[in-house]
Amino acid sequence: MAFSSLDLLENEKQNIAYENRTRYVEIIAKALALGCILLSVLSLSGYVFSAPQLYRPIAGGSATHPLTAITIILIGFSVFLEHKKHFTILNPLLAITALLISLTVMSDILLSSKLAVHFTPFIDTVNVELQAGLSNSMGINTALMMAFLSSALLLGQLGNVLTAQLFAFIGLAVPMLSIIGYAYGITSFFGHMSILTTMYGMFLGGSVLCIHAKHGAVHALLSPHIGGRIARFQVGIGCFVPICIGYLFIQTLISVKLEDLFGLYVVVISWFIIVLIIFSAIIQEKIDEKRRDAELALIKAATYDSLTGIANRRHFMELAKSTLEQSALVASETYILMLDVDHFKSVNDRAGHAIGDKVLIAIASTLTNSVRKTDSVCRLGGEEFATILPKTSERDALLVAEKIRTAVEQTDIPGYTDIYGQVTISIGLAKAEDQQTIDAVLSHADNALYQAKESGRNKVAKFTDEDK
Ligand SMILES: Nc1nc2c(ncn2[C@@H]2O[C@H](COP(=O)(O)OP(=O)(O)OP(=O)(O)O)[C@@H](O)[C@H]2O)c(=O)[nH]1
Repeated sequence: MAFSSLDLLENEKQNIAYENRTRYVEIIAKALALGCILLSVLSLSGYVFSAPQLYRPIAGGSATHPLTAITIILIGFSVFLEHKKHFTILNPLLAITALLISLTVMSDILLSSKLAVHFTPFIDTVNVELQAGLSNSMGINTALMMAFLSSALLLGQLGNVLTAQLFAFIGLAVPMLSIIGYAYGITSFFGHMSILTTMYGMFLGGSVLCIHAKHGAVHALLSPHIGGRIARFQVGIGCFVPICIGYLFIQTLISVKLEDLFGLYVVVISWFIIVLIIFSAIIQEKIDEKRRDAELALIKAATYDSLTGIANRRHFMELAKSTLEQSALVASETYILMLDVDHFKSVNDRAGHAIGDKVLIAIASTLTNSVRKTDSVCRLGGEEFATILPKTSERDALLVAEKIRTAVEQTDIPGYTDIYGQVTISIGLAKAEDQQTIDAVLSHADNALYQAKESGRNKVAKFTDEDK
């Protein structure tokens, strides 16, 4: 797989889409908060205009208490004004007020005090309804939810987004429990929380959770990359399936023994977790495969010459270094050949750069086919090549060099040799002496190559002691 500029463009596009996605989610969070404010105002107007159906949608069921509606409005406004520079003081004030109301209600419930009645609007209506045996109070679950949501807002405003999102998530658990209670018919799960407050709680919790979508857990969840994709899949399935399973169990509870049901529940849940993990692994593997291919393409680009496909200078130097080290260990002779195409400039000038490239590809191929598999071949750059011949005597090295020279001379390159005649190369040969660095051997081979060029080109020249 080639790693092209198209991939970069795709990556850039994904990042822009990611950025837009988080912005839209923050806008949706504000819209949800605004919806909660409007609906809570509507509930409060039920108290003003004596229209109980506006705060108690199910006749005889639980009502949205005036303090609940006010707390929702405060939290809703705080979410709505988030990220607006001019409300940096008002914003935390709204959240603090909501928190104080929630804590007062909680302490009233836990300590049996009556502090909240002093600032509860429409208290007379509430009292009349309570005396008539109707449910109208801010329950401990609602107060707890509001306390978590307002704290989440404050934490977010203080810059601790991850903890803020954790608090919002815990706050959201309350209306979720309430919904399950309503769906399964378990009264203790929703207590005094009306269906209306449950709905407000879900929307409000969602909006508090998502108001910092550019950061933290929500940001990670929205990611178009592997982590986000798997997380979204798991969250979606992880919510939906257990709720369905739970519902089915509740339905069969009457007809099956409890311990049988429990065993079945364990089996189904573990089966579900296994399926979830397997699907996640499949998605992860698919995406990781692309990453591995890209990594491989990068490694190839760093070690191989993109035109001819043989090793590049950097990779050759590494290969040659380790060959020299091994040769020193087994005390065998090693030779280096340096090859340069003759008058290559005129190849380009006469036939054009594209044909020039074709000539280089053909020479690289001829060179590779003329040596052993264990001999490393590389393009040093431009029209210059090199090969290292381990465990080779001087006679054999000269034979190989000659073989390469004649092979190149006889290579047919359609589009060039048929029009302009054969291409030739000059070769410089040098022996790697003990303790010699690869740079030193290459420099000797280069010296010999110069001599080959000087003596008329299409020649092989050997570096000798007199050249030192
Ligand atoms: N087509 C093509 N040409 C290249 C590439 N890399 C280098 N060249 C050309 O290779 C030519 C090398 O020319 P010179 O260094 O003058 O050597 P030469 O013409 O081969 O002459 P001698 O080596 O003295 O025989 C230059 O014109 C470069 O532009 C390449 O990847 N493709």
